[in-house]
Amino acid sequence: MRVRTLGEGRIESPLAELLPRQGTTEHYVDESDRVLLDDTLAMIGGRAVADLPSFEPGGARRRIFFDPSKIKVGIVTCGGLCPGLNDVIRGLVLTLNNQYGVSRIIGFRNGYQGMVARHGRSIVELTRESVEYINEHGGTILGTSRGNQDPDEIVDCLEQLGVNILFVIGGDGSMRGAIRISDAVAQRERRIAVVGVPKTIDNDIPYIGQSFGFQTAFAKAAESLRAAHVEAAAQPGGIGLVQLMGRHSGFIASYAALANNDADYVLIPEVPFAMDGFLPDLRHRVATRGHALVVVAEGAGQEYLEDAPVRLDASGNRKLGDFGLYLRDRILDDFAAAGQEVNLKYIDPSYAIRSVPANPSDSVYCLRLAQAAVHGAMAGRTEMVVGQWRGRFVHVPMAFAVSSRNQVDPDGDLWLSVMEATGQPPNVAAATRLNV
Ligand SMILES: Nc1ncnc2c1ncn2[C@@H]1O[C@H](COP(=O)(O)OP(=O)(O)O)[C@@H](O)[C@H]1O
Ligand SMILES: O=P(O)(O)OC[C@H]1O[C@](O)(COP(=O)(O)O)[C@@H](O)[C@@H]1O
Repeated sequence: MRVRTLGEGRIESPLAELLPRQGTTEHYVDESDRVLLDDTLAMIGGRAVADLPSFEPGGARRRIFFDPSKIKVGIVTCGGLCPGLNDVIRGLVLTLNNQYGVSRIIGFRNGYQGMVARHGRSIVELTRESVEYINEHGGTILGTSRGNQDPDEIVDCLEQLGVNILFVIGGDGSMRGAIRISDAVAQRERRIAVVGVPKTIDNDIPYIGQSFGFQTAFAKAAESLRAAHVEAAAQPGGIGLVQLMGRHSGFIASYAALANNDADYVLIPEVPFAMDGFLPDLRHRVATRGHALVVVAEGAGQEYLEDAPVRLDASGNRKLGDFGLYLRDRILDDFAAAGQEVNLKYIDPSYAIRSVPANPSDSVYCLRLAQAAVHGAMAGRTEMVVGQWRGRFVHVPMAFAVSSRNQVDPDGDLWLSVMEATGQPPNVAAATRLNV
């Protein structure tokens, strides 16, 4: 699948010497239209290869579109925090500067807001020195924000500052915004590349394998599960109840639970929840085993909160009701009604898991995504995000990246692993457990 290109690569890349003298390797390519999947692989998992998307590979090109000595680059981070944002910023700056010799790099502060005159534009110079140690810190040195901004005002900003490439580090909302910015650029017939690095702590963006920061986040979440388990095991009728982030996708809850292999129930938005099956099963579990650990993704069980007022955040995302707290109260009421002793500890680590610095594995991934983004942008690609597909770094058209949502497949092997590890009845609807 092709992404838009601003024009032909007419300039020899400063990286050309690094590239293999002939042919292609996994990461360095000089044929811009080589597709990733080989037609000779006739079938994968019973599906014809033709049915699967195939993307242009990421990597340095022998010939590039932008002259590194002449261009100016802008970087912006938008949406919620995620471990590794500073690693990506640093990776972009160092690759642009060290590998291509680009010296004019700026960061916009506080998301798209920092690009809009009405809010008072806020810009910082980014240099090798200024980003040297930023990877040691969580958050983003640029700041971030939610809330829609006018794409025309953003393009005014890019034009007035003479920015040739804009890197957007953000989630699906940010990429929708980036598409509108790119459309406005095209309407004005400007040659400004808009390239995204997909950010989502919930791991809900498709075609990037696991999103950067996800491993760090679920490792941190696993610490809360351990604490909840220890607390529950130490008291009669102990229950640990942990609520984790995951608006539409239960990946953090699933992976954190598997990391500890102590959870008795994992409730995620993708799998319908049945309170009537869950409560007696939980009482039985606590009675027979002494304690239980329940892990809830924030988007689970929302159907039980239908009466809660609908609230939206600044970007128009629905703010979810607090199912974890609701579940806590239902459990306490149910145990009281049954005359069964209960000691419930409720933990909601939410922001504590997304504000930490990236672990080394995520740092490597952030750098490689940043490198791929820079190579794509320097080659003149636009309206694309860098992704990972079938183990390779690829260029994914932005529209494609926001066209679907990555979710835990209730019929897939990840969810089966969770069911095996917890022994929870399917949908937590059946009254009898499988393994007690
Ligand atoms: N549907 C949309 N169309 C255009 N821009 C959007 C849209 N949704 C969000 N944005 C822009 O992207 C930014 C971040 O979006 P948000 O949904 O808060 O986070 P995320 O990018 O992490 O999903 C917002 O500040 C807003 O300017
Ligand atoms: O309190 P905030 O900043 O709105 O963030 C809460 C939300 O952010 C998330 O971490 C996801 O944010 P993004 O969509 O920006 O990645 C959700 O899991 C959570 O519901």
